[in-house]
Amino acid sequence: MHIGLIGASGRLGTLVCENLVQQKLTFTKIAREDLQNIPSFMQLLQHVSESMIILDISLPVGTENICNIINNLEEKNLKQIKGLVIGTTGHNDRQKQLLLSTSQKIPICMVSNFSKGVYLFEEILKAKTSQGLTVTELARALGFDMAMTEIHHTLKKDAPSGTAITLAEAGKIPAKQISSVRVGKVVGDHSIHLSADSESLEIKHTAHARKLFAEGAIELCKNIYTQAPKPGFLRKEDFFIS
Ligand SMILES: NC(=O)C1=CN([C@@H]2O[C@H](COP(=O)(O)OP(=O)(O)OC[C@H]3O[C@@H](n4cnc5c(N)ncnc54)[C@H](OP(=O)(O)O)[C@@H]3O)[C@@H](O)[C@H]2O)C=CC1
Ligand SMILES: O=C(O)C1=N[C@H](C(=O)O)C[C@H](O)C1
Repeated sequence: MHIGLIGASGRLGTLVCENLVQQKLTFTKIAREDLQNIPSFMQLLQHVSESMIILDISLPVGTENICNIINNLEEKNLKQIKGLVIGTTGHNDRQKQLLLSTSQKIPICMVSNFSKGVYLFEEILKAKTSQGLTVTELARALGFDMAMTEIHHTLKKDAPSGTAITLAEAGKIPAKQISSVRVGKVVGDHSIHLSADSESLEIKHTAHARKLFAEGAIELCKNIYTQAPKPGFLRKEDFFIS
C-alpha cells in the first residue's frame, strides 16, 4: 500500500509522516499545488507506480480540491486510487455534498477522530440499556439535562470540533448544547455533562498525545486497503478493527 498524504506539513501530517517512515510504508506528499489541476495531479500520479489510499488531513478546501480532481480523472487513472480517508474536519454543507457525490467514484471514509477511545465513546452513546433505551433517552427519563464541551488548542480553525458534532449526533444532543473552548496546546478533550437537581455525571475522552490520531489514521488506511471496498460512503465501524 502507498499513501498519498494531503496535509503532510501540518501538526498531524508531520506525525503521520514520521509514523509511515517508522513502519517503512511508502508515501507521497500531496501539496496544494498538486491539487490545482489535472495535469499537476497526473504528474504526481506518474511518479507513484503502486495503488494507493489518499489520506486527507488538511483543511476543508484541501478536501474540496481532491474531490474535484477525482471527479475529473479518467477511469484508468482513477483505478490507482483505492480509497479516500478524510480526517479533515469543518466541512460546510456544499463540501459534504461534494464528498457524497465523489463517493460514487471511489470509496470514501470520513472519520472526525481517529482514536479508538472516541470510537468507543460513540458506540456507548449509540448502545441500548437493559430497558432498550439509549443512554440519552434513559438520562432524560431520569431527569438529567445534557450538554457537551470540547476543548482544543488555540490554532484549531473549526468549531465545534468534528468529534463533538459526531458525538452529538450519536447521542442526539442538540448542536446548541455544544460549547467550544480554545486554550493553550490542548490536544483534544470531549466531555458530555449530565446534570440533575442533586447530582451530576461526566463522560469524558482525553487525547493525551496527537500521535494517537496518526496511528489510528494509518491503521484505518491499511484496513480499507486490505478489504478493498467498492465505491461508496464507508461506515468507519467496518474498518476500525482489523
Ligand atoms: N480525524 C482526526 O482524528 C483528526 C483530525 N484533525 C483535523 O485535521 C486537519 C489538520 O489539522 P492540523 O494538522 O492540526 O492542521 P495544520 O493547520 O497544522 O495543517 C493543515 C495542513 O493542511 C494543508 N493545507 C491547507 N490548505 C490546503 C489545500 N488547499 N490543499 C492542500 N493542503 C492544504 C497545510 O499545508 P501548508 O503547509 O501548505 O499550509 C497543512 O499541511 C484539521 O481539519 C483537523 O481538525 C486533526 C487531528 C485529529
Ligand atoms: O484539530 C484538531 O486538533 C483535532 N481535530 C479533530 C476534531 O475536530 O474533532 C479531532 C481531534 O479532536 C483533534
